[in-house]
Amino acid sequence: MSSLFRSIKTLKNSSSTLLRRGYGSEAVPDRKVAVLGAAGGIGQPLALLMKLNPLVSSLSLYDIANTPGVAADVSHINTRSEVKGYVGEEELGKALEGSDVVIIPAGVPRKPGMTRDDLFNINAGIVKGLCEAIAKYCPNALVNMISNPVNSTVPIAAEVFKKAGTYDEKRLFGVTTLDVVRAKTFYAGKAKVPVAEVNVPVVGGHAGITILPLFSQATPKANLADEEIQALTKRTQDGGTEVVEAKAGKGSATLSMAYAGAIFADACLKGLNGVPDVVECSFVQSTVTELPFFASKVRLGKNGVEEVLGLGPLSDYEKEGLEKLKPELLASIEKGIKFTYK
Ligand SMILES: NC(=O)c1ccc[n+]([C@@H]2O[C@H](COP(=O)([O-])OP(=O)(O)OC[C@H]3O[C@@H](n4cnc5c(N)ncnc54)[C@H](O)[C@@H]3O)[C@@H](O)[C@H]2O)c1
Ligand SMILES: O=C(O)C[C@H](O)C(=O)O
Repeated sequence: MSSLFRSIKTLKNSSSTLLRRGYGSEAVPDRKVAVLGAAGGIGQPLALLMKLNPLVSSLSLYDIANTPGVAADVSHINTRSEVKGYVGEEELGKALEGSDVVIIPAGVPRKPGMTRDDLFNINAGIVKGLCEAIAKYCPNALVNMISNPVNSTVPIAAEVFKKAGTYDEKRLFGVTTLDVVRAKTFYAGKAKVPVAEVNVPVVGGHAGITILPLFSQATPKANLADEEIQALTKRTQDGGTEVVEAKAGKGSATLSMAYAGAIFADACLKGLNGVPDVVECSFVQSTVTELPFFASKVRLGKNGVEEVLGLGPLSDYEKEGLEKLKPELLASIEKGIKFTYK
C-alpha cells in the first residue's frame, strides 16, 4: 500500500516538475487518446494508467460491452483528462474522432497450449474492422497495436490503411515494450544491478524466437556467462507463456502489459509534443533487415517515427538468433498481408 502512495506522490511530483519546466497546463497541448478494448484485462488497467498521464486531455474508452462502467469509475480520478466511454460499433466513430493516439488491446488472449498465431483467426478480423474505422475517423492518429499476433496484426493494419489511402508508416507501431520490460527485469535480477538503471534493446518481433533481446548491449554491463545469457534470452522469449501458464486458462499478461502499453503511449505523446530524444523499441515498417516489418529502437517525434535505428553490434549468439527468427517472422507478416486480400 505504501508503495502505491509513493507512486502517486512520484506522479504528482513529476507533474509539478513538468509545470516547472514550462510544460504547464497552458503549454501542454490537448491530446486525445483512445483505448479500443478498454473493458478488457489489459484495457482496464491501461485506462487507469492513461488517466494518470498528465499529457492526456481527453481519454476515450471503447469496447463492444461494459465501457460505461469502466469510464464512470476511471472518470472520478482527479487528474487532467476528461473521460468518455463508448460502447458498440455505432459509437466507434465518436470514440475515435480527433484522436492523437489510438491504443488497441481488443481481441482474445491465449490459453495454455496455444501460440499467439492460434489467435489469428479471431483477432485478425477484429483488428481489420477497427483499423477501417481509424482510417475513416482519425487517419492521422498514431496507432499502438497490442492485439496478438502482433507479427501479423501490424501488417494487417498497414494493408487496411493502404487500401483506404491513409497509410503512413511513421504512424503505425506494434507494441513490443513488454519484451523490453521483461528483459530489463530478468537481466537486473541475474546481473544484480539496480533495475531502474537497466537498458536492453529487444528486436525482431513479438512471438517466441522472433523476440530477440540484445543482452550484449545491456547496460549497466555485467560479466554474465554464455549459459546465463542463453537462459535470460529464453526466459524473455517465453515470458508471455510463463504468465499464460501461471494464469492457467484465465488469460495472458494484463497488468504488466498495461504498464508497458502506458510507457509506450507516453513515449508517443512526448514525441508528438516535441520532447527530444524519445527512443523506444517497436515493431514498425523497417529497412533494418530484408523483412518489411521489424522491431528495433525507434526515435519518436512530432510525426510518429522520426528514425528507425539500426541494430548495433551483435554477438555471435545474437547473429545466429537473428537468422533463425527471419523465416518465422516473414511467414507471420505475409499471413497478415494475405488476410486483407481475402
Ligand atoms: N503486445 C503484447 O505484448 C501483448 C501482451 C499481452 C496481451 N496481448 C494481447 O492483447 C489482446 C487483449 O488481451 P486481454 O487480456 O486484454 O483480453 P481480454 O479478453 O481480457 O480483453 C479484450 C477486450 O477486447 C474487447 N473486444 C473484442 N472485440 C472487440 C472489438 N471488435 N472492438 C473493441 N473491443 C473488442 C473485449 O470485449 C474485451 O473487453 C490479446 O490479443 C492478447 O494476446 C498483447
Ligand atoms: O503471451 C501472450 O499471449 C500475451 C503477450 O503477447 C505477452 O507477451 O505476454
